[in-house]
Amino acid sequence: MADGLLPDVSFGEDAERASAAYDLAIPVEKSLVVDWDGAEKLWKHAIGLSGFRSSRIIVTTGVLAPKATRERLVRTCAAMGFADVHCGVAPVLALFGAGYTTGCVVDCGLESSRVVPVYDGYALPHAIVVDPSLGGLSVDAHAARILETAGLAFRNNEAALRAGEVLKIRAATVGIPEAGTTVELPLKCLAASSRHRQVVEIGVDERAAMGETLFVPQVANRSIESPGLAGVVLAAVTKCSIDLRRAMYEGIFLVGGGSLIPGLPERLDVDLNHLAAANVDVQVTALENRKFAAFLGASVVADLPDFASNWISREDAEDDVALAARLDQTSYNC
Ligand SMILES: Nc1ncnc2c1ncn2[C@@H]1O[C@H](COP(=O)(O)OP(=O)(O)OP(=O)(O)O)[C@@H](O)[C@H]1O
Repeated sequence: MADGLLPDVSFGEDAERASAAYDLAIPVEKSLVVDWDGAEKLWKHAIGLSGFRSSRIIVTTGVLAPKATRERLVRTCAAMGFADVHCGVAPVLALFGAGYTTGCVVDCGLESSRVVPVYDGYALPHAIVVDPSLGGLSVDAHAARILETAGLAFRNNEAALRAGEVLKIRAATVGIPEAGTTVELPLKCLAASSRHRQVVEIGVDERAAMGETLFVPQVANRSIESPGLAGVVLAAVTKCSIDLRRAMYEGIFLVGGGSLIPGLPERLDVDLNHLAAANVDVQVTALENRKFAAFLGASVVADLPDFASNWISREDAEDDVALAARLDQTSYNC
C-alpha cells in the first residue's frame, strides 16, 4: 500500500527503494501465474518500458503449463491491444533460434531445470522432465551456506540467497578451476557486513562445490532424490521412442542462465557420453548467447512466412471456443 506521494503500484528498483511503503507481490511462482492481477500490471509496465507497442507478441509459459493458463495469457495480451498473439514453448523457440527443429533442449532456469525433447518442431510432452532441485536457486542456497560457513551473517533468507547468487555468478565452476584460483569478493558486493574483514575468500573446492550441486545434488543435501543434470537428460531421452533417442543424444542444446557456469557444458558432455550407449556420440551444443536463446528464437521465427499460421488473432482470442481450438493447433508447435 502506498502513501499519498507514491504511485499505487511500483516495480523493480523503484519499489525496492520505497519497500517500506508497499506490500511485496510476486505474481509468478514456480513458472505459474499465481496473481493474475499483479502479473497483468507487471506486463503492462514492462511492455510500456520497452518503448513500443508492436502489433504482435510472442509469449511463453512454463513447459507444462495448463491450457487455462495459456488461454488467459493470450486473452490478456489481446486485451492489452496486440492484434496477434502466439503462445509458445520457450525451449522449442530456443531450438529454432539455433536453426534446428529436432533436438533435446536442456534449459537451466531459476526455479528448475527442464529437459524438453523436440521432434520436427513439436515438443514431446510425455518425455519432458522438470527437476526443481536443479534450478539456479538451489545453487544460490548452497553458495549462501558457503558464505555463512565463512562467517558471514545475513538479515534473512532472501538476503542470503541474493548474496549466494552474486557468489555463484562470480565464482562458481563445474570441476576444479584450471587456474586453481581462490576468489576474493568485496563484502560490499555481497551486501553483508563484517566488522573484521573487507573481503571474503572462496577457495577452489568451494567454487567447484557450487557447480557440483547441479550434477550431484546430494552434495548440497543428502535427502534430495534428483539424479542430477545428466541423469534427468537420460530420463527424458529414455522416455522418447527408441528410434528418436540417437537424434536426441546427438542434438543436446543447453540454454538458460543457469547453464552459464564455466565447465558445465563439458561436464554434461562427459557424463552423458558415459551414460549413453557406446555407439552413440553425444553432442552438447552451448551457444554463447544461450541465456537469451528463447528470445532470440522468437525474434527469428516471428518474421518467417511459414510461422503465419501460428498467430492467434485478437478476434479469436476474444472468443472462448475459437481460442481453445487455436491453442490446440499451436500448443506444442512453433
Ligand atoms: N553468469 C551466470 N552464471 C551462473 N548463473 C547465472 C548467470 N547468469 C544468470 N544465471 C542464473 O540463471 C538463472 C536464471 O536463468 P533464466 O533467466 O534462463 O531463468 P528462467 O527461465 O527465467 O527461470 P524459471 O523459468 O525457472 O523461472 C538464475 O538462477 C541466475 O542466477
